[in-house]
Amino acid sequence: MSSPFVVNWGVMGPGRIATLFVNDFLNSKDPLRKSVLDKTIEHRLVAVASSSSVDRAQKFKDESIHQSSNEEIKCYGSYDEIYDDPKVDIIYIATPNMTHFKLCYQALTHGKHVLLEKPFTINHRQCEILTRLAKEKHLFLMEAYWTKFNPVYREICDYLFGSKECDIGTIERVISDLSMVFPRNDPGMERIYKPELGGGVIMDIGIYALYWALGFLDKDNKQAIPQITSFAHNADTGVDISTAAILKYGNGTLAVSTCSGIVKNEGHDVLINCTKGRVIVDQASHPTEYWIYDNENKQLVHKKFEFDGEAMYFEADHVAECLSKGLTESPLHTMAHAARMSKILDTIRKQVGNVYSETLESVGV
Ligand SMILES: NC(=O)C1=CN([C@@H]2O[C@H](COP(=O)(O)OP(=O)(O)OC[C@H]3O[C@@H](n4cnc5c(N)ncnc54)[C@H](OP(=O)(O)O)[C@@H]3O)[C@@H](O)[C@H]2O)C=CC1
Ligand SMILES: O=C1OC[C@@H](O)[C@H](O)[C@H]1O
Repeated sequence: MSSPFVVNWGVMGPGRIATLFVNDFLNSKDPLRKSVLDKTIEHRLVAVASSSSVDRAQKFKDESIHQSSNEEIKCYGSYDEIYDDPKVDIIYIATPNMTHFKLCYQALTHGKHVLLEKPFTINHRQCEILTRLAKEKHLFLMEAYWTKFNPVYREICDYLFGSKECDIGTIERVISDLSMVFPRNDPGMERIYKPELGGGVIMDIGIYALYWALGFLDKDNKQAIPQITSFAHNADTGVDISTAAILKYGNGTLAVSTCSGIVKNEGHDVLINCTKGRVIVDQASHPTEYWIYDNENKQLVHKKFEFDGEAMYFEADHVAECLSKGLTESPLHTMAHAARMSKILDTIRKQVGNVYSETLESVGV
């Protein structure tokens, strides 16, 4: 048997999501992880960098990462050091939104592949620059939009775009929501409320609701940019905190995407209306269950998954598979998808008055 393709990960920003992501790809025993189970690929965490102190990186290694041996993980007290670590193949950047552009630019400049947390950048201009840089340097670059690799998302694509049988016609409309309460006094949620960190719910969770619309109404970015009308209630800090956007495509299809940080939605987050039926999904960012009905309300498909962990390992495995094939972009979540989203987010932020400083919007590095 040939040896696995090993991906040596470095992490920048040892916070909440980095903890979930890394433990997921190191530890999940989900039988759906075929390429890990058959040892085609293997993930290793080899370095962690904190911008504030080496102790924070060390604490992440000692207390947050759960695996039998953590010995080979290097800890750094600055981001600069991880760029020069020759063992690191790819850097997972899990820092607040306003740092994404600069840190990703630096990582690519130092010859590292990058998986960059969502939202990819503060604006479309920054997204274009990073995409160009990765191409020039022949490096892998992807926005960490993990939902696209979740089996729920993948199976619905199979039903609606091809390989699985279920004739519910063509897609006409997508209604999607992601809403959860972000307590104003929770220090862990500061990044949502602060414009100086690139806050606002459209950038944080609205992106998930919007990606269902873009992913199903315009899978390959072939449509013209939709007409967009959006409204929001903004927090006292100026960022949007409850937001609704309508997207009207030239081909007659429509999306309504909403998000809120002040109400919780326990209902079904996603509805995809087709000419002969509909698809319903339980949750927009972390789906576990979906249903397909025909127009007579007959249930054609119902599937519920039990994941071993957060289901972020599907994204990590996809990245590893791309790297093993020498790809510089994901075929499923291309940089064109991230670019289209960044344009749409620019428009919505402008319409709802979520205005960031010139420094955040700048392309200086
Ligand atoms: N894919 C997903 O499901 C999720 C994605 N995210 C995305 O991940 C990113 C990080 O979110 P999350 O993990 O919740 O955030 P946290 O605040 O928990 O962690 C962010 C980390 O970034 C580092 N950092 C660097 N510069 C700063 C700064 N100026 N202020 C604060 N922290 C800084 C900190 O580590 P140190 O200073 O030690 O380097 C910190 O631990 C965001 O872009 C968010 O949109 C968030 C949650 C879920
Ligand atoms: O990406 C995310 O998904 C889950 C939310 O809790 C979080 O705020 C957001 O960043």
